[in-house]
Parts: sequence; structure tokens; C-alpha cells
Amino acid sequence: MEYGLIGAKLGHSYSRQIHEEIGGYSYELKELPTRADAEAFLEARDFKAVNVTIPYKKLVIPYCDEVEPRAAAIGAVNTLVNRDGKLYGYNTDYDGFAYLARRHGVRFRGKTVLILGSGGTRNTVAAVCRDRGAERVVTLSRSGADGCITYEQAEASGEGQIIVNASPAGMYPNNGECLLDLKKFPDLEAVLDVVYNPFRTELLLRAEELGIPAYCGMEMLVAQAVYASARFLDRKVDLSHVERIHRDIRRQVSNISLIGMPGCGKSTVGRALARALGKTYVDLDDVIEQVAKMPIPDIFAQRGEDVFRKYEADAVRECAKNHGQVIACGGGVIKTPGNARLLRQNGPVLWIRRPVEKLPTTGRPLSMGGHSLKKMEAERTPLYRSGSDAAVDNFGRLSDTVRDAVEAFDQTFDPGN
Ligand SMILES: Nc1ncnc2c1ncn2[C@@H]1O[C@H](COP(=O)(O)OP(=O)(O)O)[C@@H](O)[C@H]1O
Ligand SMILES: O=C(O)C1=C[C@@H](OP(=O)(O)O)[C@@H](O)[C@H](O)C1
Ligand SMILES: [Mg+2]
Repeated sequence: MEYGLIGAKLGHSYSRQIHEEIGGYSYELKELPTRADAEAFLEARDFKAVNVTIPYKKLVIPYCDEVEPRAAAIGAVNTLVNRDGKLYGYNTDYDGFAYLARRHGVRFRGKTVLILGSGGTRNTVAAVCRDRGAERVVTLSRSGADGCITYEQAEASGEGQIIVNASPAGMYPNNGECLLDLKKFPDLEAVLDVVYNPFRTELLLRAEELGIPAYCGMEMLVAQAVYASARFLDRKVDLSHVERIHRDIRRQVSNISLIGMPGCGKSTVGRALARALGKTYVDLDDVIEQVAKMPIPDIFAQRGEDVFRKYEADAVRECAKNHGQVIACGGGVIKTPGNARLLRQNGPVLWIRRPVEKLPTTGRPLSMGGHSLKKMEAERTPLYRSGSDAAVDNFGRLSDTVRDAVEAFDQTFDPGN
């Protein structure tokens, strides 16, 4: 192997795509399940340069002939370069996190920073905060041991201007997990999360809902790879790659969820939009019918709307965890509080609008009779508005709606989103 990534369990990794795009070399994902496997790999030195991930960032240090002082101080090496048989260790996670903060104007100077989690990434984040002049860096952990404070203690003190999650809380498949009530921190200015799956963890969703700028770890991931690639090839760092590759990955793996009145065209637009963007099409109504093993009108007739809404909420929870999908929802999805924010975890929610006169009044249990549709529209409009990132009109040709939906989707990648 020439270039690649080593770690105990790699699963899906974006690193290959990022490195191959920047460096033009092929990048192999090499799983080394046991410590003995990792040691054998390091002893053989049969590679040009590798990135190192969990749980070997510390293990590789004694194998290095030289470790940059910053990586030594952090106690973790994520980039290992073999130059004429000598191993050089670097920590580009540091650079990646520094990039993420700088890119969004998050300044640590004079601030109290709360770092969530006492694992490996904590040291990297703490080093960046200290080097950038943070006044206090406080680590939160569940136990509060080893110089940390507990989440409850942090909430009770209410101090902290910047919060950084360096723990796996809220990471797939534990979407929705969050240990901190952000309302307890009146001086909060920014929240950063090293997690990038989902794009918006529960922590980031909560921050956004309080109007606090919130940034996910995807740019950190891309930036650390760009810095690593420069080490691999002894080239200058070219940060112009970061934004483009970040955008490409987001565009590729984001979901797009469609909401709107029953019959407004969510399923029709959704299928065409998925085709246009190469995404997987998921119709929540179909998912519900499969799970309930009966058609939707039968669920309503035999078990009632409340039971239907429970099936619907479960379908939202599961589907919203996955990536690269266009999700056509049922019209009433916004009636259950929390569904819209679940959908927003991995991409924008678009509100498809169509004049009420054009909406079908048959085949849908709640759409019978034109008058009730007008009333329903009046009730639901505020929910569609608050539950969506953008509105797309489906008044004319389907192809026009799809074009406008793609444009609305692309606009969600503008800086700050
Ligand atoms: N732009 C459009 N032009 C013509 N017919 C449309 C358009 N959008 C939707 N329709 C029609 O409206 C009906 C309802 O669409 P559908 O996609 O099932 O809506 P929803 O999934 O929102 O309930 C379908 O018969 C569909 O063909
Ligand atoms: O608006 C609603 O409450 C509903 C809309 C339907 O989906 P469509 O919007 O795709 O018709 C379906 O989920 C169910 O009949 C309930
Ligand atoms: Mg539909």
C-alpha cells in the first residue's frame, strides 16, 4: 500500500474520495482490527504515507522517528509519512479544527470554552483553543473525573461562550442524543461539533433553534485531509480545495425532504428530483404502508389518525438518519412536533406549493371535499413555513419545479448554512 487510512474499524469513510480528488493518488482503506495487526503494519513500514484513526493515534507515536512538537503535546498522530524509511508523525486534526473555527469567524481569544467529551479529540480541540488565546478551557464528561466537570455542573454554572462537542454523543446511529441544555448558557456565541454524521447533531439543532451559530465537523474532516495530503506529497497546503470538496460531498450525501399539502406534487416532484440529482427516492407513505402492512386509507379507517401519525413519526426517525435521499413526506408530517427537525438533520426541507384548486380531492382520507382542503391549508401553512428551509412553487411544468428545487437545494450550501 502506498497511501491510505489505518484504523480498527473503518466502515464508510469519505477520506478516499477527498484524498483522491486532491492528491491524484489512490488511497486505500486498511482495516487493522487488532493492536497486533497495527503493530505489524507499523513495523513493516511498507507504505508511503497514511492517516491514522481510532484507536491507533497514540499507538503510532513510538514508531515515529520524529513527531512534530504539536502532535507530541496533544499525544496523537493522525498523519504518518515515510521518508526514506524514516517515519514522521503529524497531527492535522489540529489544523482541521482550527480551519473550521477560522472559516466561520469563531474566535477563542479571551473566551471560556466548554469541550464536551474526554476522549482523544478533546486534546486536539483544547490545544487549538489554548493556542488561540482562550481564557479558560473546561472539559465536560459524564463522570466528571480527571479534572473534568459534569454536564450538570456546567449547566449550574451557566458559564461558557463557545461549546465544542468532541464526544461521540449524537453521532449515527445514536442520532438525537445530546447531554446539554443550551438554554442554561446565556452568553453562548457559537457551537461547533466534530461529528459530521448527521450533519446537524441534536446539539447543533438546539443551537440553531436558539439562534446561535452552529457548525458541523465536515469542514474539519475535509481540511485535515487537505493538510495531510500536503504532508504526504511535501507540497504547500492549498486550502482552496476545502470549500469545493466540502460542497461536493454535501451535495452528494445530503437528503432533500419535501413537505406540503396532500396532492401538491411531493411524490411526483420527488421522483423526478431524485433522478436529476442521482439520489435515492423514498416515499414515506410507502414506508408506512410496508411497516403497517396495509394501505394508508385502511390505517385511517381501522386504526385512526393517531396510530397513523405514530407510524409516520417512526418512519421519519429511521429514514432521516440515512443519506443521499429525496424523501417525499405525507402532507400531515408537520402535524407531529419534532418531525421537521428530524428531517433537517441531514439536509434541507423544501415546501412544495400548489394552488389549492389544483389539489386532488380523492384517494386521500383527509382531502375529501374542496372546502375542507382550504381549511386544512390555512391550518397547516404556518407549520409548512416554519418546518421548511425554502419554498418551491409547483404551479406549472414539472421540469420547472425540479429546476427550482435543485436551485433551492444548492442555495442551502451558501456560506453560513
Ligand atoms: N407540475 C405538475 N403538473 C401536472 N400535474 C402534477 C404536477 N405536480 C403534481 N401533479 C399531479 O398531482 C397529483 C398529486 O401528486 P402527488 O405527487 O401524488 O402529490 P403528493 O405526493 O404531494 O400528495 C398527481 O396526479 C400528479 O401527477
Ligand atoms: O395530509 C395528510 O395528512 C396526509 C397526506 C397523505 O400523503 P400525501 O401528502 O402524499 O397525499 C398521507 O400521508 C395521508 O393520507 C395523510
Ligand atoms: Mg405523496
